Amino acid sequence: MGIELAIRLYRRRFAQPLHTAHGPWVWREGLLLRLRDSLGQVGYGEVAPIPWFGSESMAEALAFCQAQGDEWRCGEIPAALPATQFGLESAQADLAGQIARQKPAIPTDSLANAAICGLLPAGETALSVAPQRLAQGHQTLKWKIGVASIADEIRWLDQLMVNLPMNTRLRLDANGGLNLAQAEQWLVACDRINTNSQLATVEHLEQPLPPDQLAAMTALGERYQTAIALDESVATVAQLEKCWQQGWRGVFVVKPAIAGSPQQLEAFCQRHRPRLVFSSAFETAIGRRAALAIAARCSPAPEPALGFGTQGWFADDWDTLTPAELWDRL
Ligand SMILES: O=C(O)CCC(=O)C1=CC=C[C@@H](O)[C@@H]1C(=O)O
Ligand SMILES: [Mg+2]
Repeated sequence: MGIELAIRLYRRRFAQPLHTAHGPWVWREGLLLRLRDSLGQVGYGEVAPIPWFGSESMAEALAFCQAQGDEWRCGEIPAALPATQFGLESAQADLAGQIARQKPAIPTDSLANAAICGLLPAGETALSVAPQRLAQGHQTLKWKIGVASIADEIRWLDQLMVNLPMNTRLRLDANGGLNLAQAEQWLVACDRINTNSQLATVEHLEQPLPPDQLAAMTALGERYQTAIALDESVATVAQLEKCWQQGWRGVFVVKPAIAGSPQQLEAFCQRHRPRLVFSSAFETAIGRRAALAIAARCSPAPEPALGFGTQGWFADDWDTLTPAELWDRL
């Protein structure tokens, strides 16, 4: 036997449905992988698809992993399975001890949350949750928009900004749910805030339009001061490269867990040195550890806050477990 492959499915419920322009997200499903060599050494990986972002489905990932039988022969993983590429390549890296040796992307001291973006719930609730995130030490916050009416959300934005310390940075994420007129309304509001020296900063407007409107987003980037970030448009390494080749030089939000091969992702980052923000795919501690290892190697300095403020969003205690404990829990 070469390298033994074991698979465990998981399904975890969000403590509150995560509301985005894609709709409510209630259950997070994924696969945990364990590779074990002839010496009994193990490596863990996670396959955490987000099909509506353009990754493969859970069924496609499971079918590929099950087709390997109980042995991983380090074969070719189709590029159409980016979450599976991440999961298996991360497990191989973990088995080789590469992840444990990686310097952490997040400080391990009390200042950790200053390096992490705190996630706010969509809607007016963000106004009451923001002070809690600030009290936890977050200095960058992220708020999902394109869920309620634009009039309400821009009014809540103004109420939010007047109560944020001036050194706070706010990310707005539309998940591709705006039309061009709405995106311009948002950018006018963001520029109005960002030219007011008495207010905190809107760091970027994330994926204002659907992925097929790159030219329109590029044009918006030339007309407004507030940065625009692509997320759904650049979900995989292939899409990152394509948008770079098509001239995008704004912010690239990278979710390593669904981007594909970590080696190819790192090659893209080293080759182009793009303006990157690393973001969670709401993976478990196993995928998070591998994703943060990539962020530690690729983040530009000074690095923008890591979009990994996703712990505590689930109705379970898994985020307190080590990879081995999590594996045994399933
Ligand atoms: O980026 C972050 O700060 C947290 C992760 C996050 O916002 C997301 C993760 C996965 C899917 C989406 O709901 C959302 C996003 O669009 O960025
Ligand atoms: Mg996003």
